[in-house]
Amino acid sequence: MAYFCTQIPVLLNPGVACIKSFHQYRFLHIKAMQDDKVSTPTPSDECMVRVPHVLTVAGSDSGAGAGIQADLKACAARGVYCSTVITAVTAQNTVGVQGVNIVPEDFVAEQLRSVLSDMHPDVVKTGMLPSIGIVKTLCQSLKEFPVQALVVDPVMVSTSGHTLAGPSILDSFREELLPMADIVTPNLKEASALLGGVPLETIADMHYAAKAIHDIGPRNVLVKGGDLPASLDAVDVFYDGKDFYVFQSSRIMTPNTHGTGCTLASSVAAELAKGSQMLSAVKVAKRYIEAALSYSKNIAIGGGRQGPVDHLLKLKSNVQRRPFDPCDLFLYAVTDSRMNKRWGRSIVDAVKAAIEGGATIIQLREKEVETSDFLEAAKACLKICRVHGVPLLINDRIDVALASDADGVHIGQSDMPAHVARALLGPDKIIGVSCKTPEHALQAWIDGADYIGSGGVYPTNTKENNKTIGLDGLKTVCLSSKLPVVAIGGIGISNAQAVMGLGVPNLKGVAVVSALFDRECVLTETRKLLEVLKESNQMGKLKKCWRSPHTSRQSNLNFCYQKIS
Ligand SMILES: Nc1ncnc2c1ncn2[C@@H]1O[C@H](COP(=O)(O)OP(=O)(O)OP(=O)(O)O)[C@@H](O)[C@H]1O
Ligand SMILES: Cc1ncc(CO)c(N)n1
Ligand SMILES: [Mg+2]
Repeated sequence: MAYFCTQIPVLLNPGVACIKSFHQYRFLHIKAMQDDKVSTPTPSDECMVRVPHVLTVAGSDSGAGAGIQADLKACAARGVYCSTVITAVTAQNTVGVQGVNIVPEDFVAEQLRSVLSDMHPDVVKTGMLPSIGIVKTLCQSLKEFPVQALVVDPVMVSTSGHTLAGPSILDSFREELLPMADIVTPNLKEASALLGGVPLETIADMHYAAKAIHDIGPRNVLVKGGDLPASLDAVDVFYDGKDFYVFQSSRIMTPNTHGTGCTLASSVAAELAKGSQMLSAVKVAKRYIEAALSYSKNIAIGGGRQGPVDHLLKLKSNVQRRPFDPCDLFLYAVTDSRMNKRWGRSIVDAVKAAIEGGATIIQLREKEVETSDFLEAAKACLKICRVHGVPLLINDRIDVALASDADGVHIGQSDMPAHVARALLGPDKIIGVSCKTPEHALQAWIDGADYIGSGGVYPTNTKENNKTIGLDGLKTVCLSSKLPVVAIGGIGISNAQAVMGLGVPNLKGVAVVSALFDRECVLTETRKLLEVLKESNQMGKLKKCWRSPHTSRQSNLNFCYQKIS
């Protein structure tokens, strides 16, 4: 097995040495050394890779948009491990804060000791610190267990106006915590509170505040302008004690801004844990929050005025996608750029017509288009497919499938290996693999494919040098395959019945290129093929298999057939 780490024989004590010079040694072969004996945590001689680690010390938000939950999600999204010390449990939702329960300070101390003494986080990020005792406990723990960087988000008031940490903590912030901080990230109200209540309303005021807060002791200050009145842009002012930097992005018009402050501070911490310099950490974090806000601008969670952002940029696509159903393979339409060009139609028009005619799954096989055109076409086709509940697959191009958020890919024997495609695409996307032999079919199943395409059943011009396996070859593959099969290669109206008439239970449908797309009217040809397929299935004593009701498939597409075995 290949390891992505250099096997340099450097033995490190995984505690102290790793923390001090973590970034030099991150990819080294780390072995534990205690009392001159090689022991835990490496169970064998395997190459252990230490991952960047942020500890968040903050309050829990039951609505999970802010606080500990935002920190966990932001760090996960940024590829950093996050441990959690909880200082308070809040009852919160998209309407506001309904209750706050502060964790006793000795139990906060116990959590801190547990994590810091064993797990050695690279960076500590703080959020809600609701009592002077908790602030002091934290400062004490950090002196006992120093970390590479301390990011302080001086949470005081929720956006809904509820106090999360009262003015009594301001002195301990100013005297103890801020002087230890590598960066402090107040919003306008918090910056004002730290400065004794000065009004802050303009970008010039934010410059003043950044400098004045820097004088309190933190190495860097980021005054966040999410709440800047009447600002068309989201402007944050950064000061490192020498220079000012203004981070400006367009303001995303969305109610879903709950937890943006926690998220920004956590992503700064995550970048620092990966080894970034402060300025680039802030730059990346700002880019990330802007992207997350933009992605989440129309997600609906809760009935209140302030919803959460979707840190992992995942929720919408999962709502629209339904699980793969082998019945989808029934009438599998594969587009072809050359044919579309020949007949003067766009990919989108070809897909629309095929779906209207009854195609149950679409594959875009576009060998000759530019990548950017392919991506645009895939996005446009996906919109149509989603409306009709028809899955959209991309031939070969995993990058285009990922970028367009298509439902999956179809790959050949000489394309990206299916297990690599699965690792790249994750567990949910559909993966189909072309297989000519039982060995190919077995490998596809082992590699985590969802279906196989088997052929060419008949000779075809669509694919050069493609070996024909005939009906016998198809039957052999079907009988051995643990996965559902779609037949491909030279299939059309004249021979679809012969293919489906093989009567093997896991042969679920036919994939067709020329018989649909190398014709003048895709709609008519698809309709005709659908009739033939329905007919052949009825002859084979098939029962109707109705789709689950959550699909929005239209009436003529609302079924497929399953053989009674
Ligand atoms: N509508 C928006 N569009 C783009 N960026 C925004 C928007 N709202 C906030 N931001 C950015 O998000 C980050 C957090 O800023 P904000 O001032 O909202 O923090 P906060 O008030 O501490 O957040 P919270 O809502 O968690 O209390 C900043 O970088 C800010 O510029
Ligand atoms: C627990 C918690 N921390 C921070 C904030 C600030 O957004 C919040 N609303 N709740
Ligand atoms: Mg805010």
